[in-house]
Parts: sequence; structure tokens; C-alpha cells
Amino acid sequence: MLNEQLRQTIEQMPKAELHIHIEGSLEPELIFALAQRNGVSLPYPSVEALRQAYAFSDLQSFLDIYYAGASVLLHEQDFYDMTAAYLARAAADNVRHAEIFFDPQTHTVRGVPFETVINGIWRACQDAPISATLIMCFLRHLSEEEALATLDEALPHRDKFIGVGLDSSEVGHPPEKFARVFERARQLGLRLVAHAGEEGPPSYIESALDVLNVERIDHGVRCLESPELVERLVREQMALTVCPLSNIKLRVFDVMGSHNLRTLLDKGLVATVNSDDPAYFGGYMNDNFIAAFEALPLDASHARQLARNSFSAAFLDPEQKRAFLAEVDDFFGAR
Ligand SMILES: Nc1ncnc2[nH]cnc12
Ligand SMILES: [Zn+2]
Repeated sequence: MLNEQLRQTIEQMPKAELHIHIEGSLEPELIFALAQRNGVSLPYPSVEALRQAYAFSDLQSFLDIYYAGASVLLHEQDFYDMTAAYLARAAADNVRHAEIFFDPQTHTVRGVPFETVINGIWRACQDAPISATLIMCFLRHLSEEEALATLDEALPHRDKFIGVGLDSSEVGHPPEKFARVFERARQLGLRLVAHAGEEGPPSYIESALDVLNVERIDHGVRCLESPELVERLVREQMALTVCPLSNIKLRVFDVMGSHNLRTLLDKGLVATVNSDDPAYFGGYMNDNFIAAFEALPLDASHARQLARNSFSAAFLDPEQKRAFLAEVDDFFGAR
């Protein structure tokens, strides 16, 4: 069990969340409320029955249910309400800054206009109690042409998002498939990230770096299978946005006790802790920290490192970054 002092430290320390899919924050209660508000029928009789379906065997089994859950989102206010709920929950966990993924293609393929999606999410970020920015993800099971068309559609809203990412089914959809769209995004001055090494091999992490020129790796936990890659990630201080509860729920690791978070830190990798899809995986930021710290040999020095890493790896301007890092150091210095 986690001692009370360490639990409080984790809960109260300032932190940034860098890997959260906003559609993955949609709680079953809100799915049902939105279904009712929008006259959408769901294939589950109750909130409890839906929650019971959250037993996943791998990434794809999760994605099937995650895309089904998102089908209740139709109007700008729905996207606003979902995002506002996440931001309030994150603030309660002392998240000071969040870089939020959204998946426009999940909605545009259903006929929801791009602007409905981004305006709702963005407006909630403007009204948020914390700092929040947006990263638009391309669905890697769709084609690069569709990703390019999505980037074109996003251009009138260029001021509302800071970067692009790559998510959905990893294996069989390597980073190379999206070389042109990431090059285009880079030329537009967007920040670049991609999911790699969650279920896919270390070579996907290498091509995310070499072909897509990403600045952070989402997940990346399979990097330990390649000592050369680890050496490179350490040398380049390339951040990994690790999601402990997600990795257990999607069976990347059998149990939290065998998660490699401590090893990543010991090797000098810039690991961070994040929630990924908190409504589906059993917890928000502090739940992720607590689950990892309960199961692994991690102490207050690791908590401090993880809090610092979260701000070091954030896409903040240097002044904001310095201020957040000073806040972390003050918090730990006073303890
Ligand atoms: N963990 C994850 N991996 C890939 N795509 C996702 N979309 C939402 N969560 C995801
Ligand atoms: Zn993710």
C-alpha cells in the first residue's frame, strides 16, 4: 500500500497531462445523457451494462467500443460538455496544463461538420480552469489521402490547435504511411507527435522519429526491446507519454507490477504519466500515478521527476515552462 504522505504528494503536486484523447474521457453517464438528448439509440440497456462491456483484450477491442461511444456526439454543445467535464476533472487532480488529442475523422465520417467538433472542444478549453491546448490526431486505419483532406479542412481553424498526432490501430499501419501529411503539418509550423511502440515494434518508434520527425512518442513502452533505440531516446531526451492503466487494460503488460515505468526512468528516459482514455481504463491522472506507485518501487523522487518531465516535454513557450517547473520545485522544496 502507498503511504499516506506519498499519496498526498502525488495528488497535490502540479502536473501536466500530455496524452488524453478527449473522446476517451466520455463517461458512460454522459454517453447516456447525450444519447437521450440527441435521440440516439445505444446497443446497451443501461450505464451499468455499458460499463460492463469495458473488458478489453487488446487495442482493437477497445477502439471498437470507443468509436461506438463517440456516436452520441452530434452538436457543438456535446463536444463542449465532454471537454468541460474532462477539464474540471483534470483540475481536481492538480493538472495545471493539458495537451488534448481529438479525432475529427471519428465524427466527420458520421456527417458531423469539422467546425462543430473543433469549435465545441476549443471553446471549452477557452473557458477552462487550467491551461489547455489541442492536438489533432489522424486515424491511422484510414488512408493518408483522408488525413491530408482532414488537414486541409482544419486550416481555417489553424489558430485553435498546436499540433498533429497519429492514433488508432497501430500494427499494420506504420508511421511511413503518413510521411506526406506529417511533412505538410511540419511546414505549417505544427508540433508533431505519434503513437508508436504501444502494440507496435521498436521499428515503429524509429520511423516515427526518422520519417515523421515527431517531437514526442505517445506510449513508446516497447522501446526497451531495442538497446540502441533506448540509447538514442536518452541522448535526444525524447519524451514518452506513458499511460499505465491503459497498458494494463489493453494487455500491453499483464499486471501493473510488471509495468516498465521504473525501468524507463532508471535508464534516463523522459517518461511522463498520462491517462489516455480515462473513462474506459479506470482512472484519471492521479489514479494512474497511484496505481503505478502502489505496484512499483517508486518514491517521492520519482514523483518529482515525473512532474518535471511532464512540463519539460510540454509544448509550452519557454517562459511558461520555466514558471511551471519552478512551481514543481517549490512544491517539492517545501516538503
Ligand atoms: N491508446 C490508444 N492507442 C491508439 N489509439 C487510441 N485512440 C484512443 N486511445 C488510443
Ligand atoms: Zn493514446
